[in-house]
Amino acid sequence: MTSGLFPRERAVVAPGAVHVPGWLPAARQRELVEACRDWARGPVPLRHTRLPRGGVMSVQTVCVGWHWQPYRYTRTADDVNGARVAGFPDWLVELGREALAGAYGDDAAGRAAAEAYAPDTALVNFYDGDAKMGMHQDKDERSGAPVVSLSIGDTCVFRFGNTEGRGRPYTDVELGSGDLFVFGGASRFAYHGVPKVYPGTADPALGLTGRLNLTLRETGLPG
Ligand SMILES: O=C(O)CCC(=O)C(=O)O
Ligand SMILES: [Fe+2]
Repeated sequence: MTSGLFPRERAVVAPGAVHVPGWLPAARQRELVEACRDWARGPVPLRHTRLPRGGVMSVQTVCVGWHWQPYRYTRTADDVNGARVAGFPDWLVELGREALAGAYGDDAAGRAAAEAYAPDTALVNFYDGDAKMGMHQDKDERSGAPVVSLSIGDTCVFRFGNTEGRGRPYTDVELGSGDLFVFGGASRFAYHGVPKVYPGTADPALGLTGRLNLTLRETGLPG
């Protein structure tokens, strides 16, 4: 891992893909951890998502607003317990808009996109032990609106690639606690994944063992 000697700076990783280190203050990280704990208690529990070919994801996931299962969104968690997922709270819409403004807000078009942003689903991923995520596109949404990704807890390697395939060229970015990563525009359908998490790197004051990642998205689905 890189040293903490120099502050990490906002970086445009690819057109439309922006990394803002340390965007979420510690107090709000703790609030978000609590919110994730609540969502993981139900109505739908955290689960290892089953893939159509029989594989099981090492990450554990719970969804808010709409439930994602490979490869569609539904209101009920039909591959888990059939329950309707928790509603998408207004404060999370607001957090998504603030995040977009944080990443894109240095020009008028970016500020307009932030105001118009209306995320209606969040995938909450929990990485413990050796959990990782293979290269994939987020492409089950019918909206081209950006994906807002917030990381809390252990640092990971986030691999951000290209729209053509899983391979190179890609850029490996370390995502630490509080980091924001937004991918939209020309990067909206870029392949990305998490090849490695560094266990035990979270600040103990956070009260979380492992890594949480929230991705906020617009499904583009009606009501
Ligand atoms: O954990 C991450 O940083 C990425 C999560 C992700 O790509 C996803 O949920 O689709
Ligand atoms: Fe993804």
